Amino acid sequence: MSKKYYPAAVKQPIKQLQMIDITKQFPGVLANDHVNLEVRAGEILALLGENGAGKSTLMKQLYGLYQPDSGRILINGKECHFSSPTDVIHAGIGMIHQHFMLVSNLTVRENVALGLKSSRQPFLDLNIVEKKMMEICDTYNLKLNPRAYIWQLSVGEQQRVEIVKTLYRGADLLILDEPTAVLTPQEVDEFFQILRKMAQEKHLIIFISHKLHEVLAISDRVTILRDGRSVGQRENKNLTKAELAQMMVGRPVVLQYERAAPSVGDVKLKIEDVWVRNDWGEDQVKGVSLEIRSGEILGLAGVSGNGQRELAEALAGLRKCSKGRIIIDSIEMTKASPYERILAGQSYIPEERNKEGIIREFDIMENFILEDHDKIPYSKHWILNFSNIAAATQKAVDDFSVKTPTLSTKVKNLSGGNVQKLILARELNRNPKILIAAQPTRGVDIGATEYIHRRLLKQRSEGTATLLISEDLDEIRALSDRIAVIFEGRIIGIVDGPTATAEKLGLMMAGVQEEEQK
Ligand SMILES: Nc1ncnc2c1ncn2[C@@H]1O[C@H](COP(=O)(O)OP(=O)(O)OP(=O)(O)O)[C@@H](O)[C@H]1O
Repeated sequence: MSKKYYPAAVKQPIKQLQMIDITKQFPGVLANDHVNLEVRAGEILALLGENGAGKSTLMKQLYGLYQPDSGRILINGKECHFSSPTDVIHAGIGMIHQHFMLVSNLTVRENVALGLKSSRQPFLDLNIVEKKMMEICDTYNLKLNPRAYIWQLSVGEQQRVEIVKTLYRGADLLILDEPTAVLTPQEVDEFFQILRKMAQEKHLIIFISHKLHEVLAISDRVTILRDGRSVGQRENKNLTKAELAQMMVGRPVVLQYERAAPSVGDVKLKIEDVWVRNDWGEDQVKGVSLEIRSGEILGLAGVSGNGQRELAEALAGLRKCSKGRIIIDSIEMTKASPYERILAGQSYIPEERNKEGIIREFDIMENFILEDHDKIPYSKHWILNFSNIAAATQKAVDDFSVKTPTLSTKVKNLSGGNVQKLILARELNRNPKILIAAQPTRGVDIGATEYIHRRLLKQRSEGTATLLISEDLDEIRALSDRIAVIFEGRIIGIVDGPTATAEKLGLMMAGVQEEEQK
């Protein structure tokens, strides 16, 4: 029987959270198997694990979205049962999701006020909200203009609004799910200062991340899940990336790659003065020109929202170009459909994998042969060959370590990182001449990232021309032969990949040209 935790009026500050022996079973998957986790006031706990290890499932039980099959959740030593996120918010727990839940045409203070109730007056006084909000901002050094509209803010500022919203509602414990995925290196530094300040103010923080250097930089302790079980609780003292990776994956992971010098050939993809509009009809890509040769990886670095998505969608044929030309293998394909581009040898790994890359109600095999179902070996004379489909899908699932109970599991039941691995497996399986890869390892664990990077380098050595769009500077620097930086829809510079530093790229991503940095 679920009962509510203490009402807001008598809420006690959280000093300790314990999750003890938590078990959660889904059909065919034991997502959490007697998992233990503890975090105390003033502490930053990193929760690590491969894709599908059970991190989100564990946090969803803490946040009242799922009920554990067995096990206990204790706050300050007292057992509690949460039946909804409202109970959880009242208890002082807040969650900052990867995708912000803000209304873009409202102001910052209006967003903070959304859903709040006034205790005395019929209407909430926005000036009172603003005053309290600014007190929170001062305490945690959060720089925000309360009257600015959300659409005017950078991604980092929007994240600050989410943090203020959560603190405003009295959260002592904050769950942060891959919070740095969308930030520039400079924004990550600022964000870490905010986290440290929150820890100093005796908040409890659970930080989920696949980026090991960040985990080492920010956490006090690390809890590691593997295959649904807790395999380690370690103080962050003398820990190394290699140890963490080994604990997560269960084998040593190579974190640096040898890259042969590129052996470039003809231009495979030519982008000539391309202009693309966003969903509101404004120019978002403003005259981009790039050339990518066979055997070359061109990295496109930039803070999200600077035109990368629109450019990638235009290249995939999902969005019209308002001006300019796209030439694939010397043939103009500016107006070609997505399918015509696939036939021309182009593969596309989309950034929004749940919207563009996959049909969530279809199973793994069906998704694996999407767009290729009418081709040999999957079908002949319009008759599907199920054993060939199953064999090819099984190989891809094994190669990319897609964690799934069966090949006929619906994709909506896979963890986020496993969906991404499946799309990559499908797109690389075509052996493309041109690959547009948008954020290929975002949300993907270290073991799979290693595999994906090796596959991208293998494709490169086999002559694929790759446009690698990524906000992860380590990834861009590790893989790219040249790096173009996009800022406000324009390419502000192209630099040599192997010698580019994170600082130089970070500044260019903030709009400072290479010459101005000297
Ligand atoms: N609603 C569901 N129905 C069936 N299976 C599920 C459901 N939610 C999660 N699973 C399965 O439970 C396992 C754990 O998934 P979970 O999302 O917790 O992993 P994760 O560690 O958060 O992974 P990622 O890093 O990819 O986000 C996976 O095998 C997943 O396929």
